[in-house]
Amino acid sequence: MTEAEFLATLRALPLHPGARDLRDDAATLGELVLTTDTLVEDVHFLPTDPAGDVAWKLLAVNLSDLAAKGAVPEGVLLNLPLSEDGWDRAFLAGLAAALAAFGTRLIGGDTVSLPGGAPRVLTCTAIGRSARAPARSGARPGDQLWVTGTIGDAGPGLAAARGEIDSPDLRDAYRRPRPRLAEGRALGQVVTAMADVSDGLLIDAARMAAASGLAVTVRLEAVPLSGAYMAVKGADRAARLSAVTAGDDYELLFALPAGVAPPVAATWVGAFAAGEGMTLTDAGESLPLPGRLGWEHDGGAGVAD
Ligand SMILES: Nc1ncnc2c1ncn2[C@@H]1O[C@H](COP(=O)(O)OP(=O)(O)OP(=O)(O)O)[C@@H](O)[C@H]1O
Ligand SMILES: Cc1ncc(C[n+]2csc(CCOP(=O)(O)O)c2C)c(N)n1
Ligand SMILES: [Mg+2]
Ligand SMILES: [Mg+2]
Ligand SMILES: [Mg+2]
Repeated sequence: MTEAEFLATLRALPLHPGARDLRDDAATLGELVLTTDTLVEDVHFLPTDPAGDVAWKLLAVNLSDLAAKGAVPEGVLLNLPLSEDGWDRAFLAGLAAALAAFGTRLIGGDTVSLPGGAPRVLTCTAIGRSARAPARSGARPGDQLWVTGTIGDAGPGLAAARGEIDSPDLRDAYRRPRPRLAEGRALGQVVTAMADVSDGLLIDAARMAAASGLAVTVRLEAVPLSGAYMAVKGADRAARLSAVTAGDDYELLFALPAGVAPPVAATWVGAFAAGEGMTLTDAGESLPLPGRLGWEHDGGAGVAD
């Protein structure tokens, strides 16, 4: 079963009104914003990644969802396995540093053991506060699509973490993403819709459009690429398609009415219109959509369904 099929079935279960129909980055309970994300060894990080960086990424991917709702972090709950002493100690040191860097605190959690040889699985639940938590579903026809920062670094960053290419900048983008908390708080006041980019710019823009009941056009030539990315991959059409489908960006993707300038540094990458589906253009030319728009989990790996 695919992730999308699984979520569609979950939507038929009794849903809390704060669940936002399971189509958002986070749930809301009054001003509280609640989100949870898991990192799995060999799916989300490498066994060779430093344990302190895994702690950083665990917090960062969760706080990124709070950022997308314009929230100030209140604290985190952590569900963690004990593994090897050295790894666990380095993880705890990295965790202390990440909590301090992100200005947040522990609320609680749970600690378990793993069967021998099992991959590590680490879960964080982050809680924040936001007076106005923008939804993925709020875009209006005519709104423009914007993104913070640059897109695509974590794709070749994984190759760098594997030692296949030499780029400390790209490797760090993969291991130590920076949640856009300050930008999210400023944007939360003005955007019509917002999400973070975890699975890929195309798939996350398509989800925003679908949740909003709209069509979206993405302008490939406008997608911002980093110097480190272009040094390794170039900036041609293939490089751009790779960047917008790689995922692990943790930048903010948001909608604003035409003519409204974002209050933070961001790049205009597309627009919403009445209708449905995604159109991809490159300098005015319409392109066929790539076979995959981004990352989707699948239960097919060796397990019959
Ligand atoms: N197993 C599950 N049980 C209940 N709700 C789920 C489950 N998996 C996902 N959801 C819900 O589905 C929606 C989309 O989740 P998703 O994980 O795609 O968002 P995200 O965390 O922003 O993205 P990513 O996981 O790629 O960072 C959210 O409302 C989330 O709470
Ligand atoms: C070892 C390794 N292989 C591949 C990837 C790429 N990747 C895995 S999950 C995901 C989407 C975000 O996760 P989720 O949707 O679960 O929040 C992406 C882009 C990686 N990070 N590490
Ligand atoms: Mg998200
Ligand atoms: Mg998630
Ligand atoms: Mg995902």
